[in-house]
Amino acid sequence: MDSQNPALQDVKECFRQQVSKLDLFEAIDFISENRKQYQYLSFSIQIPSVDALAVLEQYPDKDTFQYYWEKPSAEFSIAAAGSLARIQTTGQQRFRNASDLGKELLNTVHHITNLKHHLASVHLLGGFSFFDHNIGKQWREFGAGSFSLPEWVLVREGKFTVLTVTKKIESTASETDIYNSFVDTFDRLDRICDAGTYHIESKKTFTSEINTPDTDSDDYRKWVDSVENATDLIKSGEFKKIVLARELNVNLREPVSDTRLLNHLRNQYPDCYSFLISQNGESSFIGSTPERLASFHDREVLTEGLAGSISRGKTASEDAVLEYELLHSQKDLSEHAFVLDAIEENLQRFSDVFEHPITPGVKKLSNVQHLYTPVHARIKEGVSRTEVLSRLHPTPAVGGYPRETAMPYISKLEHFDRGWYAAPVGWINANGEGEFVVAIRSGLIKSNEVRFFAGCGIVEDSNPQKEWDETNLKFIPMLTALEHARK
Ligand SMILES: C=C(O[C@@H]1C=C(C(=O)O)C=C[C@H]1O)C(=O)O
Repeated sequence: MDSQNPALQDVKECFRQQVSKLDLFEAIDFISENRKQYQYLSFSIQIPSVDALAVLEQYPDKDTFQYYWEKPSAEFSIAAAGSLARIQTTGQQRFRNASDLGKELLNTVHHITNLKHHLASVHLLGGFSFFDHNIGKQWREFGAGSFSLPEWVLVREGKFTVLTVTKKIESTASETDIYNSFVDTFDRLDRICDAGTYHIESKKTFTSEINTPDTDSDDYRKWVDSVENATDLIKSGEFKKIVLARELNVNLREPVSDTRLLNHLRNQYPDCYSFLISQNGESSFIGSTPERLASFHDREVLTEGLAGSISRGKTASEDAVLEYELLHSQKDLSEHAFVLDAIEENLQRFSDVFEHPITPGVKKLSNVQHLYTPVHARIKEGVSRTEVLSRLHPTPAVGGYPRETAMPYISKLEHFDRGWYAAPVGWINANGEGEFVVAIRSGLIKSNEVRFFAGCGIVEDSNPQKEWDETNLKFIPMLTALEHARK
């Protein structure tokens, strides 16, 4: 295989240049000889830089699996579609089962590339629900744990873009048929990667009104009740912290475009991870979260404590005062300390390194600022990434402390189904890399029905009205994106 400058070529040409017919026939022969192990053939090639979100937006098959991930400040994005195989797990062992099934699945893929880039690999994309099971109607297609092997995945890091196409190889197909089907797919992708041919939908006027409940509403009364119940339980010693969340339901007159929402989110929140998962086009779970659950690179793990919140100031001085207040607020510092303690307790057995700055810093987003402590760990030999995820999730930033006593109260005190809200969403690849976020600042979009989620940590001296205001602050990113996403 020889690779030429991809900037000068289209996607189909890149494939022809980087994968010869001979390479492909050899790969097919290899699979035929090792039928027991291999079922899938996968190629990674370098292509000219494209905007991954535009590619997903232009992808015509909207009723298949779709996935998007971007952290603009890291110049990193992933777009993918089509599901060749899907791992689904549920129950207490769902993380471990996903790990076992994931490894099995990856072992059945024969992957070919001439690239040395770490992202030229086979990726599995998906996540888990917040709770072990009990997925309600709204979240049915998401399940309690779900990872897809996509038909194509485009990963862009800086100026380097890798396109990986995978196909199931039927024993009855001829070498030429298989070659042609790869050419067909690259041809289709060629069109959606060529901005010169893009179809741009015009924005229609949006007539729906978005009314958020005020303090005279039933929602507010229920919220006050829940927070008071929680603080009573904390005072009686049942647990020390619990995170309670709200669902904001918006019924629109017109359907709303998920990629438009996402485009706004990624532009407004470049330090956050913007994500989209749609299992079959029925509904999309999207969000722009500031919170990393864990990123993996070999045995190195980066996780973080993100808890304790205050609004942003309108002037530099007001902002500095608010930051100072946050850094000196005993209530917020204790909310934050629970998270770090729990991360340490949960990683202790699995990691021989646990390092973080002595005092929290502040992460500033455009609507809110949080106490933030990055944590570096190194997992012991043989510990799987999913094992680490299962230990970390849910941290007391979205669950409670102690976890075992606080968790059962979440569904008792909240009035909606969390589904995948505040749960681990992300990707892993066959090179031992992966990244998972905590899916907050998120919403579930189903045509013209939209549900947004926002929560906050409740400790002994929490005040229901202040916590209500904090959740309202956290709804702002999704509500503003909605304003901009009118189809
Ligand atoms: C639960 C949410 O946010 C979490 C709770 C925070 C807090 O209580 O201060 C801060 C950041 C997040 O860890 C949410 O945004 O829905």
